[in-house]
Amino acid sequence: MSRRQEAALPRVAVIGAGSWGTTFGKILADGGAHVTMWARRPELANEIHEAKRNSEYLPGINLPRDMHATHHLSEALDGAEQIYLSIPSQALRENLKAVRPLVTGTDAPIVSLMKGVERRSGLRMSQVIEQELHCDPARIAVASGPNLALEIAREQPTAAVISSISQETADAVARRARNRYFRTFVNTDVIGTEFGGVLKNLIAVAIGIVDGVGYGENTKASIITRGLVEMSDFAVAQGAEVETLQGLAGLGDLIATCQSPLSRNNTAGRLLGQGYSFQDVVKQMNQTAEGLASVAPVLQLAREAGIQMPIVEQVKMVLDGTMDPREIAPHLTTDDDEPQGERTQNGQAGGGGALWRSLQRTLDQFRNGGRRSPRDSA
Ligand SMILES: NC(=O)c1ccc[n+]([C@@H]2O[C@H](COP(=O)([O-])OP(=O)(O)OC[C@H]3O[C@@H](n4cnc5c(N)ncnc54)[C@H](O)[C@@H]3O)[C@@H](O)[C@H]2O)c1
Ligand SMILES: O=P(O)(O)OC[C@H](O)CO
Repeated sequence: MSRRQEAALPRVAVIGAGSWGTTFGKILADGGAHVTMWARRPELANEIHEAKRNSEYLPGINLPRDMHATHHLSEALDGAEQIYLSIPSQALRENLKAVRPLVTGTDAPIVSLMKGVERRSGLRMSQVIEQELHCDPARIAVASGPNLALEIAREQPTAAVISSISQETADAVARRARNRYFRTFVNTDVIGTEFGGVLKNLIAVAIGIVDGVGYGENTKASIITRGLVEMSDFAVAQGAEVETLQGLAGLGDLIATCQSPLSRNNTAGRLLGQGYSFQDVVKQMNQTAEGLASVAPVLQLAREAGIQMPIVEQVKMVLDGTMDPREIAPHLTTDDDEPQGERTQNGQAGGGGALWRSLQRTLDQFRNGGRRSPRDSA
C-alpha cells in the first residue's frame, strides 16, 4: 500500500497495548483502519511499530503493516475518528486524566474494551469514562463477548457485541470493528453488556478454583449454570435486560472464559484452588485478571440491591483465606436447609427475579411512551 493510500484510511487509536489492546488493534487494522496504538512503555511501542510484534503479550503473532504505535498519547489520538480504551480497569481513571485535554472538542466515539469495575467506586468503565472525559454518554460504546485475545490474534473466528445507548454510535463502531474473523452485533443495553463481562470473570475464578481442587465436570457445570443465574439477577437489578445476559456478552463469554486455560481469571482461580494465597497468585500473574479486583465492589452493589450471590461470596472467602477451596461446591445456594426454586435465587417473594424485573422494565417503558425506563439510566 502506498503512503497516499494509507493516509486515506480511517484513523483509529487504541490506548493500551497489552494482549487485548494489541489484538483489537489487529482486528481494526485487518478491517481496513489505520491504527495507532498507545503503549505506556517506549520499548513496547517501538517493538509494535518497527517489528510488528508484541512478543510479551502475543508471542508468535505477526501484526499488520497498518498498525503503528507510539508512547506519546497526543500522537496516538491525533486525528482519530474512534478511540478504543484497553488498560486495566483500576488504572483507567488516572489515564483518562491525560486523555481528556487531547479529546476535548472532538466527537469521536470512545469505546471501552475493558471488563472490570472500579474497586473504590463500584462504577462500570463507561461510567468512569463519562465522569472523567465529561462527555455525552451517547458517544460512549462498550465491546464485549467471548473474546480470548490469543485465539483472535490467531484469526480464529468469533463474535462480539458493541453496545451504546446510541444506536448510531453502536452501529458506527460495529461497522469499523469487524473483519473476516471478527463479527460484531449491536445492542443498546450498556449495563447488561458491561456487567456480563465483569461477572463472568468472577464465575471463571470459581471454575478455576474447582479445577485447582480437582473436582470434575458436574461441579463445573453446576457452577456455570447457577453462576448465570447470579449474573442475571445481579445485572437485571442494576438495570440490565435479561436477554443480554443470555447472549454473547453473558452466556457466550461465560462459556469461553470458564472453559479456556488461556483465561487469566480461570488461571488465577486454579492457583487459588491449588492452595496458593491471594498474594502469591497476584505475584504469579503477569497479566490482568480483572475478577480479583471486581469481587468486592460487585458484592457491595449486590448487597445494596438485595441480591444474593452465593458463588461470588465463596470466591471472596477463598480470596480472603477464610474458606478452604474444597468447600466451594456445597455452597451453590445460600440456604443449606431449605430447598430453593431453580429458576432464580431471589424469587418473587424477595422482590422479584431477573425475569420479573425485565418485565417490569418493559412495562415502565410502555408507560413511558416507548422511552427507556428510568431504571435503565447509567
Ligand atoms: N486479554 C483478553 O483476552 C481480553 C479480552 C477481552 C477483554 N479484555 C479486557 O481488556 C482489559 C485489558 O486487559 P489486557 O488483557 O489487555 O491486559 P494485559 O495485562 O494483557 O495488558 C495490560 C496493559 O496495560 C498496561 N498497564 C498496566 N498498568 C497500567 C497503568 N497504570 N496505566 C497504563 N497502562 C497500564 C500494561 O503495561 C499492559 O500493556 C481488561 O479489562 C480485560 O478484562 C481482555
Ligand atoms: O483472560 P480473561 O480471564 O481476562 O478473559 C479474557 C476475555 O474476557 C474472554 O472473553
